[in-house]
Order: sequence, then structure tokens, then C-alpha cells
Amino acid sequence: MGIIEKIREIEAEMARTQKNKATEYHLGQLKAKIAKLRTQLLEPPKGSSGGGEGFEVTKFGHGRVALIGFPSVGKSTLLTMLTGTHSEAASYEFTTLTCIPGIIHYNDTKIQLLDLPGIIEGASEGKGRGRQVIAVSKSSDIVLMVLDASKSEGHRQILTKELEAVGLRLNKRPPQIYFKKKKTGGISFNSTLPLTHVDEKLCYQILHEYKIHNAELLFREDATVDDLIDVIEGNRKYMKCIYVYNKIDVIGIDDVDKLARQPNSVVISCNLKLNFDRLLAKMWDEMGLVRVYTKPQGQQPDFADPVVLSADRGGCTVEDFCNHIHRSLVKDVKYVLAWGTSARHYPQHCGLSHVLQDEDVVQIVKKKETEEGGRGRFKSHSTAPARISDREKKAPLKT
Ligand SMILES: Nc1nc2c(ncn2[C@@H]2O[C@H](COP(=O)(O)OP(=O)(O)OP(=O)(O)O)[C@@H](O)[C@H]2O)c(=O)[nH]1
Ligand SMILES: [K+]
Ligand SMILES: [Mg+2]
Repeated sequence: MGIIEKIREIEAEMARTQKNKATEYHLGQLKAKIAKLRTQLLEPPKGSSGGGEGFEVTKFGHGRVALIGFPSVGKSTLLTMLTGTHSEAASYEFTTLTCIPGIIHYNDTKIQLLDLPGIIEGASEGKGRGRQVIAVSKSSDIVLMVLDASKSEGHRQILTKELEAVGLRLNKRPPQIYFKKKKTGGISFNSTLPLTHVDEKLCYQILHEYKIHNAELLFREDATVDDLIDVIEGNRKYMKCIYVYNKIDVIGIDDVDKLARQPNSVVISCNLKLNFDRLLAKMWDEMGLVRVYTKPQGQQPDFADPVVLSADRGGCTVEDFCNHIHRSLVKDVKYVLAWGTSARHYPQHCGLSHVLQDEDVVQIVKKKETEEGGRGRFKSHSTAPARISDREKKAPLKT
């Protein structure tokens, strides 16, 4: 029997089983069995190089955003409009067959936008180009789920389910469960609060299903059995997702209003070029990019060419900033002077662990230079930059 048939069989058994206290343990075990099979399904077939053939696109820019959705919802039309890169659009389904990259220029940063083939129900199990599309989605920083505003609301659930089946968790944070495998000592089970969804016996059973007999388990929230399985599997990817409802030109204003009020959603129309500003601003917010402007001593900061950091990828500390400029820089840095929202006063002397924020201005002060009285490009004394952002314009910065 193939993996997919096995999954079907267990799903059928779960559907037959009544949910109550007596069946709780059995259902939990079945869930773990399915999770294990789905992980098997994700492993590339023996002898192949992986699931992304023909879809490899070099990463470019400061972040990557994937467009996923059912066929003909307007993904390619949107890519063409936001990036200027042409991607074939047509009224028939599966117009796009590969991954097509474009670049969005926004807030002095470059964001790579990826157009992808439409995916359908069953994509997670290999239908259509599902596997490749999902692999590319996982490689991106956020996902834009493009939906046809005139079609069923169910599409959003179907796509979410497909992505969940391959370990993607949209707009969720990792469960607050500490889990560590041990060599000996049995299972130690603890929680910092009363648990209403699982008990010790159920957790033991799930661990047993994974052949784990020695481990430390600490619940820091009232988690479910699905959360526990996610933590044990350990291969889940937590991603931000914006639900983009396109084609609002063909529905009534009341329906538009309803969609627009849903969490993490933006309504747009490619035909009428409607609400792109809103979409870009939301995308920018969700990406959490941090622009840091470098200010050479005695000069204005270079506001056109920021160093772009990200809390999710690489971090936003002064050390991360230095490493971004040059790997060997950090050992020469004595401290930095920082202006902007991360600074308590202007300029603030900051060490390597200081966390920078978007639109901060930073001047590097090197060890040698201060000792020798400020030689070279960066010096310890500085004149303040004339501006950091519009917000700072009103109160010019003083050193
Ligand atoms: N009414 C309306 N039609 C649109 C809008 N945006 C795109 N379309 C139309 O929807 C159809 C599909 O557009 P595509 O951009 O090819 O859609 P896609 O999601 O890339 O489709 P596949 O590549 O086949 O998955 C085309 O006929 C577009 O002209 C819109 O805002 N309003
Ligand atoms: K199409
Ligand atoms: Mg397309």
C-alpha cells in the first residue's frame, strides 16, 4: 500500500471514530501516525535531487514573497503590475507553468516576488505542480495567498489545509512546549499551567508512537495534541500569510467590505489597479525588515542605500549590522553611535548586542580610532545627521 492510501485509511478510521474521552487516546495516536506518514511523503523519492525541478530561482534582494493560489485568480496579472516583469496571464487555467520572479522596489529595498503555477486540492500529495509550488513557498519569507473574491470562501480553507499538510503553519507562532530528547532517565512531564486538551497519559502515548522513551516535556501553554505532534516532528515552518482577495471589481460593495474586515486580508482589483498601496504597505509590515543607514563621521547618512536586516533572518543587533557590512568588521568595533527609534537619547553609545530598529542611523566607532584620536573613516565625535526620517525632521538631532 502506498503512503497516500495509508493516510486515507487512517483518515477514514478517524472519521468513523466518535470523539469522546474514551477515544481521545486512540485519536491522538492516529493523528501522530498521519503526521509521520506526511513527513515520509515530503522526503524526496530515492535517486531524485528533490522536488523543485525547473523551479529553482536564485534568491535576490532583501526578501522573498511567493504568490500562491488556485488557477486563474490573477497571480500573474498581479506580478506584472507590481514588478513590471511580464508574466503571461490568460482566462484559462494553468497558464503559468513555472516560477517567474519579479522585483518590487519599495522603501529603498528590493523584494523578490515569485509568480507560481496555480495549485489545486491534493497539491500536498503531489497533484499538479503542488510539490514544487510548496517547496518554493517554504523558501520565501512570507506568502501572499491570492484568492478570487467572487469565488467560494472555502478556497482559503482548502489551500490552508494543503499547506498545513506539508508542515506550513500560517500566521501562527510555534507552540510553547519545551521538548528535548534524552539518552536515559525516562520521560519527565511538566506544565506551568493546567492542561485541558492533553494529559500525561496521552503525551506518553504520542511519544511512544515516535519510539521516544527518554525525554523532557514542559508545557508552557494549554496546547493541543496537534501542537505536541508539531513540536516532536520539529520540521514545521511558521510563516506570515496575507490573504489577497483579487477581482473585487466583480462583486458588490457589501461583500468587499466583509472580506476587507477579515484578519490578515487585503482586497484588491488588478483590473482597476485598486488598493495596491495597501497591499504593499501590509506586505512591508509583515516582512519586518529593518533599514539601517550608515553615517560616516562628519557626513550625512546615505539615505538611498540602507543595510537591510530582519529579525526573523539573521537578526537586528549591532553585531548583525556589522557582519552585514563585513565579516571581519565586528572585532574592530568599539561601539556605535545610534540615532532613531532604538536610541533612548541621541546619539546613544551602543554595544554589539543593541537591537536596531527600522530607519535607525548608525555610526561605527572602531577600537583603534578612538584610542588614536579618531583616525580614518569613522571617528568618535560626530555631527548629527540632518534627518533620520520625517518623524525626526521636527526635532533635529544633536550629537
Ligand atoms: N475581473 C477581473 N479579472 C481579473 C483581475 N485580475 C486578473 N483578472 C483576469 O483573470 C484571468 C486569470 O488571470 P491570471 O493572471 O492568468 O491568473 P493566474 O492566477 O496567474 O492563473 P494561472 O497561471 O493559470 O494559475 C485573466 O483573464 C485576467 O485578465 C481583476 O482584478 N478583475
Ligand atoms: K490563468
Ligand atoms: Mg499565472
